[in-house]
Amino acid sequence: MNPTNPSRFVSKFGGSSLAGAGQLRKVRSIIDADSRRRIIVPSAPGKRDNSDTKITDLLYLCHHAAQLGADFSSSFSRIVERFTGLESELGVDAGLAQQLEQLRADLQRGVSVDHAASRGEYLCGRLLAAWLDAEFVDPVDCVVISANGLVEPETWDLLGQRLADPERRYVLPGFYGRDAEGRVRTFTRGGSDVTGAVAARAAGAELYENWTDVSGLLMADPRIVDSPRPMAEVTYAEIREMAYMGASVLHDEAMAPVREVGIPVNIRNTNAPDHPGTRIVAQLSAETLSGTQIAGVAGKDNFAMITVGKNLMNREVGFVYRLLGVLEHNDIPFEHCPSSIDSVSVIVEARWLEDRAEQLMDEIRRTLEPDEIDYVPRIALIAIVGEEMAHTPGIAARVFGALAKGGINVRLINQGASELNIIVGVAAEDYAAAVQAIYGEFVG
Ligand SMILES: Nc1ncnc2c1ncn2[C@@H]1O[C@H](COP(=O)(O)OP(=O)(O)O)[C@@H](O)[C@H]1O
Ligand SMILES: N[C@@H](CC(=O)OP(=O)(O)O)C(=O)O
Repeated sequence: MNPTNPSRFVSKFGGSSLAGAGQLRKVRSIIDADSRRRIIVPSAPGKRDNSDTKITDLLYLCHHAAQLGADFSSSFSRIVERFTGLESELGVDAGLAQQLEQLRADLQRGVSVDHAASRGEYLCGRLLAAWLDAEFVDPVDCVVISANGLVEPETWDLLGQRLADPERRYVLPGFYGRDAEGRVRTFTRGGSDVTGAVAARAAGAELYENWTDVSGLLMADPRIVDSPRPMAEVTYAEIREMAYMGASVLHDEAMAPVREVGIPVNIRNTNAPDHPGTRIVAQLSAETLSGTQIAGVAGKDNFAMITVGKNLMNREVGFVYRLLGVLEHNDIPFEHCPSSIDSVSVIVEARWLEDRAEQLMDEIRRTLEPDEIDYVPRIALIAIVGEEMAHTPGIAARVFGALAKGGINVRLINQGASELNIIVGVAAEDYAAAVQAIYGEFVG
């Protein structure tokens, strides 16, 4: 780690900022506008428009086809066209044609899925380093990822030393590193945000900038609410909660490395670089505290719920333990487990149950002998998030009032002990209307 270097920023650019040559030119002018932007973390080129495909998705397609022994040349030529097109439009020779040939051969000989997926960031990093005349740093040499997908602490020294020169500009591709055996390993999807945070911590950076296509964290998903209000400031805990519950602007695990050492984060808009975006901090300023009751509303409509009812369940020691044991035994992670005296529900991502709900319910019946068991294959969860909710009476009443006014039936309610969020479950078909009703209640 290099904590004595206070004047560098890590600037992560997401796929939307790298989608085409026009976007890359914006990126360059952002980097040139402030000499503190020394450590550049690119994702792979994203979608240029709604009908386009992310490079990372094309790479997964190629790998999948190659594994089946099928022809992957049409997806692969789209990757080649995009990268060589960028090289020629920007007038830079980063040697990508040879690298792409290597990738084709690697796919044919059966490289790992992580290796294949990581090449979008790798090639984009090579391109940017050549174009910006910066030093390319391969994360495979200095970002170590554990078996469960988290950063290994040895990374702080390894990467800190690799990024040590305060005068140099570095390009460190996002999304991947290596595992304990030295093989390429990726984070989960959206993981370049994690790399940015890891680099900021390892380099002792003053600020972690995360450049995307919206002006920071918006109070709701812009695909559901028309022009939601941007947040000037949120806490690490609030954005993690929002991200986990569906605000895809930031990876939900990206806050841990910077939060632990107090490096502030700034989400900015590549398409509106003068907008100050959202600042993510440990504590909200007095101005923010006086202006907001909630940080925002986020949600996802891809959950399923199993509810088990049994008379006098509260007297049966270990009932919930055995219920969760059935999930564990089937390798199914759960998201929430709200309960009342005689019933308990488990909420899991719907994909886990798609083809084995019946089998799981049979096992629950055998293990717990419930009076009732109910399975809802699709349910939406919506989180109303805010540090201040614990100190503000009446927030829950306003949430439920807004949903009632919209004629939306609440299927479950869950509030964590931290009172950082209230979670409500509604039918998947009510999801958008529920988000709009709650946003309308608090923001207007
Ligand atoms: N609450 C929210 N605030 C901001 N963006 C959100 C929110 N919820 C969902 N999004 C979506 O996240 C997108 C940005 O994330 P992403 O596509 O991963 O960007 P990038 O390519 O820059 O990494 C936005 O375009 C927006 O559609
Ligand atoms: N390219 C990877 C990693 C990433 O973080 O991308 P983005 O910054 O475009 O969300 C993905 O698509 O998952």
